[in-house]
Amino acid sequence: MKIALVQVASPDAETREDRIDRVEKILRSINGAELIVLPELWSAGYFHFDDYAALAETLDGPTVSMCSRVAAELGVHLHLGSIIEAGEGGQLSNTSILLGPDGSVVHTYRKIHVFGYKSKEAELLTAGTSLPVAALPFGATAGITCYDLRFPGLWMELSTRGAEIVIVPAAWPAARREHWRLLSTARALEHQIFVVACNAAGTQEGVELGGHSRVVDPAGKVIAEADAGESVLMVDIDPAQVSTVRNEFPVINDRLASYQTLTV
Ligand SMILES: NC(=O)CCC(=O)C(=O)O
Repeated sequence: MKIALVQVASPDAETREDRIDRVEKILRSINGAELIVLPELWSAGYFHFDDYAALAETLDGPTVSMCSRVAAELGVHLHLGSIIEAGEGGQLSNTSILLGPDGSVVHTYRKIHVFGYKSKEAELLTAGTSLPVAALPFGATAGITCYDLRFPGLWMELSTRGAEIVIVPAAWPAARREHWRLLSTARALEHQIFVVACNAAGTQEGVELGGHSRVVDPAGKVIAEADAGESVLMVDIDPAQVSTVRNEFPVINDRLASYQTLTV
């Protein structure tokens, strides 16, 4: 199964409409991928906090519409990263969406851990409250977002719910790139799953993004990693490797359902 990680920048001087047009051309240049992944809030720009309200959109807005059209025309699953979703009552969410090969929405996730460190996301956006796992042709697939990478309890629940491939769109700064690399590898290894982590590139509002999008296999091997700049990283995975690795080294079978029952 071929996956394309589209690591793009969101320059301050570029409008959302121009960026959507530019990314559409990149998407249409990709051949042979069954799954395409984009970074967190790429069309608005994660660090463009002052524009969040103005660039909030619904599921029939410009970003989803373009991605849905491309997914259907290419016949691919397309994880569009995430958008600033305009919800009911004026609530805004960091909403990631996976589109099927007919362009329809097959998975939606609203970021649970909204980020507040040198970031206005936690102030401006409402945290999600659900953690869906979708049964797809290439395996049980979930999507979480960027900062969610840091929370082991969330990953334990993803594993308990049967996730085999976890897609992680991100806008992760270069200042903490080594955390990005360590955590994405650790999550794949500890849960014997694929982690498909697509980060942003470039600079936004003076913050350098870390790039280094990567795919880690269920044995914790980094099977592909981009550099820091804009790129399309093509990776071939075998979804059956999840069961192969788990049969060879059944560590998950030894995991306690809860550790809270242990005496002190
Ligand atoms: N967009 C984000 O959630 C940034 C997370 C981050 O920079 C970190 O966890 O470090």
